[in-house]
Amino acid sequence: MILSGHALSIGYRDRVVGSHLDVQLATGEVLALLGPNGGGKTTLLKTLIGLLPPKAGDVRLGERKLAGLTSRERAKLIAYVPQSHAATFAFTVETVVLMGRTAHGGLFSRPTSADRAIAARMLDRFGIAHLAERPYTMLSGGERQLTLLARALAQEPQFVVLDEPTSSLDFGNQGRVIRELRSLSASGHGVLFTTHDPNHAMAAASRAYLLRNGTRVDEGPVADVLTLERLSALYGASVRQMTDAATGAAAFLPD
Ligand SMILES: Nc1ncnc2c1ncn2[C@@H]1O[C@H](COP(=O)(O)OP(=O)(O)OP(=O)(O)O)[C@@H](O)[C@H]1O
Repeated sequence: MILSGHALSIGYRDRVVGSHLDVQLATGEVLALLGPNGGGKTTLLKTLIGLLPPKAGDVRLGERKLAGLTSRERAKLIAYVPQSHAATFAFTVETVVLMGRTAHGGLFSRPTSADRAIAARMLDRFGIAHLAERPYTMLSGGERQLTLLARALAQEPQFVVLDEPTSSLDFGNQGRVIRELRSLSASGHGVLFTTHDPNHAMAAASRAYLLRNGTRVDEGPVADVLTLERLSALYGASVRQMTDAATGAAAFLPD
């Protein structure tokens, strides 16, 4: 299946943030979205998952228009991991993860033992089982990020869309999430994520999409698109490249 945006204009009630945007995400691939602050990455993600209506163009899941699906149908197909999550109610971590099961149960139905088993598996997968009974409001930023990832996967979607999934994580957990993104695509999911770190894009993604001021400036295999020249141009900044003598693998640093 393909999640696609066609000739999209994106933005808010009285503000156009980007236009003429075409995006395609197939199941089984990881697409990284990069670009300067305020360039429209989050707005594009929200449009692709149906949280924001496109101002022009349309979003489709396979042949069907996203706007024609119920929110329940959408939730079974696409899970979203937002950048930061306002924590108003002190639900436990387990309850937050169980919320990912909502689309699979009846309206107002209680979680089944199968739902609880899936939630427990996801808590284990992200190394946060020990936090299950802790109120979500009493977590660190990184623990919240891992909880939202666990909730998204408990949803058992085909597509996972993540806004800066590694931004609050320590080095070890950054690696854990990068491996998780790769293994999601290996198990047939389509994964789209934003990042400010080109190294994370290279490690996790097969393709990159570069967005600046609401305009697509480049798109293609990470090895072609994430180069010193193109990254310098994208950010309007000087970038340094380190190359591993043994493997030839490249890494980028802001200069
Ligand atoms: N709710 C909103 N209403 C109006 N304008 C908004 C709203 N949210 C964001 N914007 C504006 O839309 C533009 C794009 O914002 P967006 O959050 O999509 O950028 P981004 O690329 O994700 O940025 P960052 O890398 O800083 O997270 C910015 O100019 C921002 O100020």
